[in-house]
Amino acid sequence: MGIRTAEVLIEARGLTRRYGPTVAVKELDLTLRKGEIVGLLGPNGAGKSTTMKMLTGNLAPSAGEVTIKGISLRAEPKAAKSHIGYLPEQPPVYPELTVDEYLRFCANLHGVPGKQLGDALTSAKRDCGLADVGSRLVGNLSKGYQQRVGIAQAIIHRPSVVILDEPTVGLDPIQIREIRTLIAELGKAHTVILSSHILPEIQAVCDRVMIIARGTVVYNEPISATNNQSSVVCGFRRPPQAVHLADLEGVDGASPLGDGRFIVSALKNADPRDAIVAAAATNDWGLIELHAQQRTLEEIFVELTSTDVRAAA
Ligand SMILES: Nc1ncnc2c1ncn2[C@@H]1O[C@H](COP(=O)(O)OP(=O)(O)OP(=O)(O)O)[C@@H](O)[C@H]1O
Repeated sequence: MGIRTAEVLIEARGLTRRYGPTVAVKELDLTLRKGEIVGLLGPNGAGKSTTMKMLTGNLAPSAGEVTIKGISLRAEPKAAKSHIGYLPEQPPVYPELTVDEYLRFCANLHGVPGKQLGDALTSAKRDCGLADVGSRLVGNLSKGYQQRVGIAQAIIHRPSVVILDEPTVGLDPIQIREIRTLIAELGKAHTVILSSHILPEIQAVCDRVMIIARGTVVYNEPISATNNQSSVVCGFRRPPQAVHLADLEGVDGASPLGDGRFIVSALKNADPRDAIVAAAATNDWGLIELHAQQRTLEEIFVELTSTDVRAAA
């Protein structure tokens, strides 16, 4: 079964969060399917942490709805949250506990039954490379190992989805590599969402990238589609819905750029320009811009997140 038809684990619709006059997240839609490792990429302040707090039920949205495995987070928070493991940006550290004591405490919080506690502890430690440090005090571990403990507490109750907020921030380059390897391993058994403002991090571990800028999703594509993918930028006087472009022949996906413009990613070896011209004529979309381009994810990221570039466009 392909990812596109796999079970939907998280569905968010119209998620919005205001802090006083600031709109941190605005009408954000997100679908996460089983088996994916999705990266939320965005500059500082884009709304990644706020989004993750809402997806994990740690922050109430001002508007919008989240369901986890079809369970409404608002109506049945406890049942919905049981399917989620969360590593917040500032992990709760209990330096005076040993790794085993801390993980046992977290397992209890998540309602892991006493009989399964031993197994849960052993497998979380094994998966996170902590098998040898169970009796060490958390406070005495290196930052990289403390982060492993943070990830272990997120998977101790074997959730369907693991949500990691900036999991490599503050680590040295070797620790960063180790944590990335660990996340890639986790992704074999879990579905993962992680946030980062570091592009290579997303490219190294994720199979889909969602770029967030100013609280909304501005790009949402498989990483494979962004590796020197050819894409087409087009603009219309009477723009269609992105989904209508996405359905055209030779098109893999379409994301709005604002002002009636879209970036349309082409399927491998396809050139969707003819189909776009034909559809624009048939549907009277008023085609005013159309050009193909080879772009790296970095170029896409810079274009979509830079206010100055967009304002100039
Ligand atoms: N508790 C709060 N009160 C007021 N404003 C907030 C609060 N939390 C976040 N914001 C604002 O909401 C916006 C989004 O913040 P958020 O932390 O979600 O972004 P982020 O993408 O995670 O960035 P970072 O990587 O810097 O954490 C920012 O403008 C931020 O200043």
